[in-house]
Amino acid sequence: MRDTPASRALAGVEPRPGVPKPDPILVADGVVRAFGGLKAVDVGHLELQRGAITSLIGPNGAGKTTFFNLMTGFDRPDQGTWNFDGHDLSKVPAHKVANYGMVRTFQLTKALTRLTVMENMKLGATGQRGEKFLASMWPGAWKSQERDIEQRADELLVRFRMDHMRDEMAGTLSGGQRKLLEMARSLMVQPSMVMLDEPMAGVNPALTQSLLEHVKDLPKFGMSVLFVEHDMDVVMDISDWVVVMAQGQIIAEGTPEAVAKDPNVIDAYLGADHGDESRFTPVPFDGAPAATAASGAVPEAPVDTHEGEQDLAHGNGPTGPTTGSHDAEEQA
Ligand SMILES: Nc1ncnc2c1ncn2[C@@H]1O[C@H](COP(=O)(O)OP(=O)(O)OP(=O)(O)O)[C@@H](O)[C@H]1O
Repeated sequence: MRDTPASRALAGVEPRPGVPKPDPILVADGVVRAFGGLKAVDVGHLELQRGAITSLIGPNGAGKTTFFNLMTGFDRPDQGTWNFDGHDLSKVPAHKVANYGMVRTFQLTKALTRLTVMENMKLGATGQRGEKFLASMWPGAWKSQERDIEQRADELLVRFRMDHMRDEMAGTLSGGQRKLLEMARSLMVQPSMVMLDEPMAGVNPALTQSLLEHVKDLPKFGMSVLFVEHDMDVVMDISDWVVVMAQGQIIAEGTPEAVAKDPNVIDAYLGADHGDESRFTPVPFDGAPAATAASGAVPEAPVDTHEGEQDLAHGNGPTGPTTGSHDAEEQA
């Protein structure tokens, strides 16, 4: 078990779907999203603990990305509400969600390849509270905000060890470096919650560790994290709490250790196993290292596309960069 303030706070929480948390930052109720006859998301009640790294896992098609899209305003539910840090976000559009302190990244990176690393970072800060007001009323204040933004970007680039790439075009970065850039950019609005959709996908092993360390650090900066990940080694290593979805519903929740032993979770994965097509193998329950790669069940993740990349996951994928500036999507 991880030894973090959040894991200690969650240690006594009963491992069952919908269980209340001591200090929730996000509370979702009755969230339903159907595509035709298929209920892609049907979440009765879910609370995410403040300051925790919560992994959202589940077989392919379980509804994880759809749930992310809903929480971050990139899709609308048929029913349901959610409260984020005291605010009802259920009717807030994607480009305003970041103003409330919630940001997300995408399975495929959204770095704007024809802008420099620094320009990408600055775009991450757009949409922040007061920006337009300050610009129109008092240009001096806007300039000083610009300076603050640049300083914050520089600090983040140093923290992510990308400062030497500051003036390079994002298009020249590797897929893994772009994931780092996307994560760094998402932090420009100083969010209280970061939603990461498969941040490790397509990242080479050298950068994976670095990305993981950055994710683990986020709670130290006061952030809560919801994290979709297929690699159970990563999930076991990084999570204070794990939420398991299958067929749109939350079927289990608990510490990584509790979830790994949960028969419902084992059933969900075995039931969803389509042989070689499955990207996922449940963690072995004897404490041995997870058999993901060794089982052959986890094909290499796709490498990020470069020019004009989009979230093509479902055809309706969001097309904007990470935070409140999604109308600035790169044109191919
Ligand atoms: N725009 C859409 N139109 C129709 N069906 C959709 C759409 N988006 C998602 N779905 C369906 O909803 C279900 C949940 O999909 P979703 O991508 O949320 O699952 P997931 O858990 O993120 O899967 P993966 O791990 O493969 O990314 C799937 O059956 C998917 O085919």
